[in-house]
Amino acid sequence: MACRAGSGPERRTMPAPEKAPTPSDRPGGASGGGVLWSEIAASGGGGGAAHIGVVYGRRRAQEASIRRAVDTRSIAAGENRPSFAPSKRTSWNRSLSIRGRESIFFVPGTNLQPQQNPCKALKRPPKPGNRVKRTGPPDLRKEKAYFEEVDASELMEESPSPKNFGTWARGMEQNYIVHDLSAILERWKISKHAIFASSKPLFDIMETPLVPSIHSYCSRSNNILHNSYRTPEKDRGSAHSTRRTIPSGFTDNSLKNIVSETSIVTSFSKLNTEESNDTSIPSLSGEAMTASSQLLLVCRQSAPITLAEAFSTYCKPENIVKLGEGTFGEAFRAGSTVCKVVPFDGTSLVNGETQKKSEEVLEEVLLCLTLNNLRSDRGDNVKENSCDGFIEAKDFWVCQGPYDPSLISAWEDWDAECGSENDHPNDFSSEQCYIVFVQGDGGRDLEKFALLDYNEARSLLVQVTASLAVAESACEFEHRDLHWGNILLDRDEMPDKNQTRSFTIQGKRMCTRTFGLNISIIDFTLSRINTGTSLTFYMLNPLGYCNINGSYNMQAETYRKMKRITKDYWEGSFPKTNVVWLVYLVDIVLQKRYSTFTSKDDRELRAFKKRLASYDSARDCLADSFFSDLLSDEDTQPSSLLLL
Ligand SMILES: Nc1ncnc2c1ncn2[C@@H]1O[C@H](COP(=O)(O)OP(=O)(O)OP(=O)(O)O)[C@@H](O)[C@H]1O
Repeated sequence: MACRAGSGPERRTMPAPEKAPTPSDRPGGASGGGVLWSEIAASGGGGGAAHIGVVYGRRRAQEASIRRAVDTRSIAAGENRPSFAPSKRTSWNRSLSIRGRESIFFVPGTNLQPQQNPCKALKRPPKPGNRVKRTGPPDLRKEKAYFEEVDASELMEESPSPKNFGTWARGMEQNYIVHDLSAILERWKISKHAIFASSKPLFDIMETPLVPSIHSYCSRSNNILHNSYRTPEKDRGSAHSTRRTIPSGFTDNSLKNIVSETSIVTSFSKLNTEESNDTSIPSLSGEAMTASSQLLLVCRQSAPITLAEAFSTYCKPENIVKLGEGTFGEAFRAGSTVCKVVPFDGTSLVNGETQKKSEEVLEEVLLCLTLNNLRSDRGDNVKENSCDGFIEAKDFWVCQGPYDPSLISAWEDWDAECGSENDHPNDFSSEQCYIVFVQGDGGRDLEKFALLDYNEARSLLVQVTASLAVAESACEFEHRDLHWGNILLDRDEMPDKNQTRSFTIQGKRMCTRTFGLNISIIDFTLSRINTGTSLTFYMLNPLGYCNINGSYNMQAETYRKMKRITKDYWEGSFPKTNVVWLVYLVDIVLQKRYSTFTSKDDRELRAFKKRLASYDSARDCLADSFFSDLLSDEDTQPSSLLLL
């Protein structure tokens, strides 16, 4: 039975303006074109939004100041989604401009598999018959007891008194950080329930979009405190005070008390107290605070730290190098890690986009942790499903303050060399919050990576397919945004044609030939995942696409296909969305026209692409004959038959 904290997709349709941005070009072939969302809907996308909006338009340096002025005006005018300024990015190696990550939690005993496919008859998900209906606040005593028990043990694990504050000793020893994902999810679930229970019948909650009041975020950025930052340690010594964050709230169901009693979120507590006096946002003002405090909990911090403090964990400031950029984040190499810095919760536009909310960030963190659990190097028992094809999440930091000069300098170096399409980070205020995703270094993204030969192309395809197939099996994973900026490749120094990479799918241990190439999938902003107790997905109701040159565009076509497949029921399980991204990937490989490809290679790829159209999941694709000599089971026998 689904206890919904989310909403039907059509409720999230955004009204938007009607004009397209000025076309502009961007080198890079496939990612150089686009279409308006209205065109997508008109072309059979099904159930599309009637409104369209402008999202991308290349920012030129000289335009930036004008745009900033426009942005400032629109914010001052109270518009919090002014994504309609004519100057935005055009790059198609970016995510769509969209808003609305959702999570839905299920009560124990819910049978989640398979997800009901509503497309046969419905635009909206059916209402499960066994859904709990209540007219009063739910009894959360059980959850409270559970929480106290889990939290007590979890914090012991997550927050041991480190011998060496300010370093990452514990993480390095184990080579990874242990998170009790189920406890985190449970806590998030409880807080969502608690927030709504304080003001709304549960039945309403299930029927009501979980959209925190925009006002809460507006007022928030004005009110974030200038609390004194702590040292970069994860302040485990004081973590016990966080123990009561959620449970204390249950004693009297008062979110206000949760906040004021809790010392964990000094920078957010004032905000919330002030918000709680704002009668215009009585019931939802706690949502942002709760997400923020939970984000800190997951990051094992008692308060945000500065970006400089976070980065100092990995390298000296002068050694920070910018690696790449996306709509939401800037990626920097710091020591052996890559740190992606994503601003959130502020009111200023970043790169033409409304900033992510702490709730969205928290759910993305949970998604990363879920995928991390698939990794074979987690040190636990043999798993039913495992693979290393998703980027390793090493840590997360909540930061606050202006962009650090060392990052600005790295940003400017990259800009001089590559030409950034993002806003200059000087624009951030001293109150800006950021989440830093600390990840393994996955190498270069496919857009910038030159495959050497056909074997490398096959290696790329089989690894991506296998990773998607494993995650599909483990947690109904759909990436939903697997463009060439989101696949990283790393070539071994001494490539060996016999190199392999292991994975396990539904208990079957297998390996792929890599030809010395290792892929990592990144950026789960739009991804859908079902952990068994929660469903996290993104409402893919984009405000629009940029029409760069009006021509066919593989990436835009892929979003169109997803829209047709899901019929805007984005919470549903549609593993075919993974297949359409594989088709896109084959197109990219074909389009790159590597000089070493023979016409036979081309023919094989085209035939494979045709067959892909008939598959319903990445797992189906893995059984295709294209991969038969690239896959083997443990005994190194050709394994495609085993999968069929
Ligand atoms: N772990 C990593 N290792 C190496 N490079 C990375 C890593 N993470 C990100 N990058 C680089 O930074 C770029 C942007 O990262 P990412 O796609 O995660 O940002 P984003 O803001 O979420 O992008 P999008 O616009 O697709 O939403 C990538 O295309 C890649 O070049």
